[in-house]
Amino acid sequence: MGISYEDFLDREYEPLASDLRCRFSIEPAADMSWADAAGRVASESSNGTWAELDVEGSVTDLSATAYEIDESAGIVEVAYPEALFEPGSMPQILSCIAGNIMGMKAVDRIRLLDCEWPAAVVDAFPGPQYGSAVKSEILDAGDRPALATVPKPKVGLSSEQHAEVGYEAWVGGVDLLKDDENLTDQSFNPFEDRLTESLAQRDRAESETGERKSYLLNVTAPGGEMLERVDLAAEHGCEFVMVDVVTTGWAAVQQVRQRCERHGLAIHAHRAMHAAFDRVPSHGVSMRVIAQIARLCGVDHIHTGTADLGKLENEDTVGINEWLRSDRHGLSDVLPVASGGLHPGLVPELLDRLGEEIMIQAGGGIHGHPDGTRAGARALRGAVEATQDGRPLEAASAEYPELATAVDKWGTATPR
Ligand SMILES: O=C(O)[C@H](O)COP(=O)(O)O
Ligand SMILES: [Mg+2]
Repeated sequence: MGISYEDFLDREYEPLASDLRCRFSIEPAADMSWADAAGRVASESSNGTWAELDVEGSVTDLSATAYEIDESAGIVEVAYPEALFEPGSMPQILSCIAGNIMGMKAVDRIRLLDCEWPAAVVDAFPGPQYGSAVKSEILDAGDRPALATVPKPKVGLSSEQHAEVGYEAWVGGVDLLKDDENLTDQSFNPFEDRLTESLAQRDRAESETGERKSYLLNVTAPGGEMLERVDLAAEHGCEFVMVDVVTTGWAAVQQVRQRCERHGLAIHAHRAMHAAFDRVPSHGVSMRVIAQIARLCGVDHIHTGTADLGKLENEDTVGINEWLRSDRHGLSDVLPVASGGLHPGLVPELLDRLGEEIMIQAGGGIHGHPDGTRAGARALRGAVEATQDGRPLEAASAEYPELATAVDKWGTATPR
């Protein structure tokens, strides 16, 4: 029996509940009809190719089906049989739905916009250990946003300086100290020195404030080394680790998730490099899908943007956050992290747009405070308290003069 890419198109097909359904935007190549382009997408991402093939047996049971084409919207929907996928392997799934098709000439542009994950696929993944429960199970954030800061300059401080900044921020009112995405194990700030110094300052800040404080230690590293760093974090008493999930890759994230299960460690996902393929609206993989992948692989929090209030371009932060909280075959939820260019003056608008079930991360918006890190942390904490009490920021300036100073300096402006 011969199959060609036309066999991967069936507008009458009704997807099965067990199918993985993917929504793509495409721009067919000039010499390709929409039908042919849709067939090629389904073919190349499952088990076909450009040439006609002579096949025997049930190999077509693994073929994807392009079942909907909306030319005016530029949308193609493709259904994938669950048997195509290796259970629990995110790399293999992405090699199907976001692999060769991203570069094939049959389309000028293609973007994976959204996935509808069936239980058959989801059940093979662990999902998050804690999710938003970190706020009450590990921290004392309760019903307010969890607050985090990352020392700035992002790299260059010594381990001692890094830990001292952490102490100032913790006693100023943040819950979490975070390593920056490119701080790992460099000569000026060795991993284990930073770990021990920061935890010592954490213990000091906890005893002074009476609040639980924690540290998002960046364990990003080549394979086995990263797992050793997870073990070290656990040995020293960390409650979290941080991973740059895009630069390490999803197989590595899955390994870290397995290791963190053993230690009861929560995972903070930084998404550095995501914009390499989700910023251009007509091509790549959407941040929505990246967030879905991260939830299945089992991160507890992930950066999803600031609803355009910060320094970084964002796509649909509100919609992505809603998905991360939605019920997906029993998966734990994920706590969205708003970060990038935030400062106390932006808190009212940020909470109005994203709600309070988030983590707010501010680096420059704390350490750039005219009166230093501790004042910056107090200003952020005061801005959250005032906003949750329904008071304007000015009304909190008596209790939090540091907040008034921050608002004088930055107002409610969105930085570039
Ligand atoms: O890693 C991050 O989230 C950013 O470095 C935040 O830094 P900023 O608050 O100074 O933009
Ligand atoms: Mg950063």
